Amino acid sequence: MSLIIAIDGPAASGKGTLARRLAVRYGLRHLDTGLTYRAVGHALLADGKPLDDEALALEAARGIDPGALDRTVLSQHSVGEAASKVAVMPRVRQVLVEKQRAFAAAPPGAVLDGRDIGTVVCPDAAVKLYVTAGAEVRATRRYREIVDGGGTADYAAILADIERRDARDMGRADSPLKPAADAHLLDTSEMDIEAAFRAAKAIIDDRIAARNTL
Ligand SMILES: Nc1ncnc2c1ncn2[C@@H]1O[C@H](COP(=O)(O)OP(=O)(O)OP(=O)(O)O)[C@@H](O)[C@H]1O
Ligand SMILES: Nc1ccn([C@@H]2O[C@H](COP(=O)(O)O)[C@@H](O)[C@H]2O)c(=O)n1
Repeated sequence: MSLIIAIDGPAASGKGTLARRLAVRYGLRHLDTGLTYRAVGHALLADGKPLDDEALALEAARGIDPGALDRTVLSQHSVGEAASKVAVMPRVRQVLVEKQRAFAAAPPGAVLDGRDIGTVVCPDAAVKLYVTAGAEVRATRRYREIVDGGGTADYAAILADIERRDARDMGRADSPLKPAADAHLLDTSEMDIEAAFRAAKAIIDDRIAARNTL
């Protein structure tokens, strides 16, 4: 039976880290849906196009292949900001959601992480996790990620970016970031990566066991 695990949460909450590990653990494919929005923002930036033109963003969205996204290029800070701007556009979301659903539907199933997976993309997912942590904790993790990778970072600017993106993602009219009614909340503020993985795995194993007894 195909298994779909939906993971949502705000920026830098650790949902991607968890999603990658869970995909390996359960032998599933993984899609970081944020990369699809980033790819649209990046295409516009690369062509010097405005980020507020829905027709241009829609054209870029139609050309996105979820199976061929370059994380290294797309993970740049400026691309994340651009992504959250095009992500407010309903027609862009519609095109990307269809591609994400097609990815999720292929056997043996998949782990998808993003902002609207449990609420919109895969409302029938077998397991839904909403991963969160305090804004300062998330900013510190992002800061460490950049500095440990040899880069330079400004903690205050990272925190401001996280708060701005939270507000845009939670406040937009179409598919705002929020936990699905049947999502399991996982606040990792006081957990390291290993503890968060163990907590997520316990939730998923429980759900799988319950499904198998039906
Ligand atoms: N529980 C944790 N404890 C400490 N650090 C963590 C934890 N989870 C993730 N991290 C680290 O925090 C940073 C952000 O994690 P990650 O990229 O998984 O977040 P994300 O929610 O996918 O972010 P985004 O939405 O911006 O893509 C990474 O450097 C990751 O290694
Ligand atoms: N399902 C999703 C995933 C992402 N977004 C938007 O893209 C931005 C970048 O996402 P990251 O996970 O790579 O940080 C994010 O801020 C959202 O605006 C989305 O709307 N829906």
